[in-house]
Amino acid sequence: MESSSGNVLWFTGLSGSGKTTTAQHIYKQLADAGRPVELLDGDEIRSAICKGLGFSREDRLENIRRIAYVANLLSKHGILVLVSAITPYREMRKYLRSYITGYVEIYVHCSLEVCEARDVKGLYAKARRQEITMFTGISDAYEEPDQADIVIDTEQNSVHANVNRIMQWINQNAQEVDVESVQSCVAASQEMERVVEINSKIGQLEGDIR
Ligand SMILES: Nc1ncnc2c1ncn2[C@@H]1O[C@H](COP(=O)(O)OS(=O)(=O)O)[C@@H](OP(=O)(O)O)[C@H]1O
Ligand SMILES: Nc1ncnc2c1ncn2[C@@H]1O[C@H](COP(=O)(O)OP(=O)(O)O)[C@@H](O)[C@H]1O
Repeated sequence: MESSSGNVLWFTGLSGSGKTTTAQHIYKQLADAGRPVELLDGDEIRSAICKGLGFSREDRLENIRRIAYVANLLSKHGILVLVSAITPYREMRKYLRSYITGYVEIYVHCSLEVCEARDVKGLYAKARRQEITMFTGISDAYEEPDQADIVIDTEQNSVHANVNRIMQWINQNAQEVDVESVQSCVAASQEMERVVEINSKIGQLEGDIR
């Protein structure tokens, strides 16, 4: 039942650069317009299918590989996928470009100074106090993208301006979708959510028994 492939818009950037904020706005606009769209957020995925993975180079690579697998699957069925994940290494992004059909890299540019001043989750302060190790930009590398398809600047431009720019790209370039196969895929993803929920309950029960 494979249909024409959709696009995967992959937001890469430092923690606090504005990946999630921007992607959420795009998601809302597309969903409100009735377009099949899914948002995979690094933070949320880490507490679901990437539970147990840390921030070593190896774990980050595995995290990105798993997100890429799901994104590619959804995209193959015509869903426009938005991914928000730091994706700090060139090696990862090279892999994504070759692995994902319809991969579009969006570099969410914001200086480390401004991200640190925003410190949305208080993680930069913890990283400076060395309570968190291997923190991107402080004690682990963020290798700047040199092949991004779209670069947005969240220091110079408003959320609104950046969202408009990406929406314009989507309206001009995004792949058309086959609604029937999307409906089947939505049903499959609901089923997958149920399986994840059941797995988590089994895990809790096993914990209670021990
Ligand atoms: N050591 C370290 N380095 C970077 N980030 C850290 C770290 N520890 C926890 N966090 C929180 O985890 C979020 C990043 O997860 P990602 O899956 O996007 O990271 S990666 O792409 O695998 O590098 C990231 O979320 P965002 O702030 O939304 O980017 C942080 O909240
Ligand atoms: N132009 C902008 N674009 C996106 N976020 C912005 C902008 N200006 C300020 N912010 C703020 O910066 C923070 C970005 O946080 P978040 O979207 O969670 O980043 P990330 O997902 O990259 O970690 C939010 O508090 C947001 O309100």
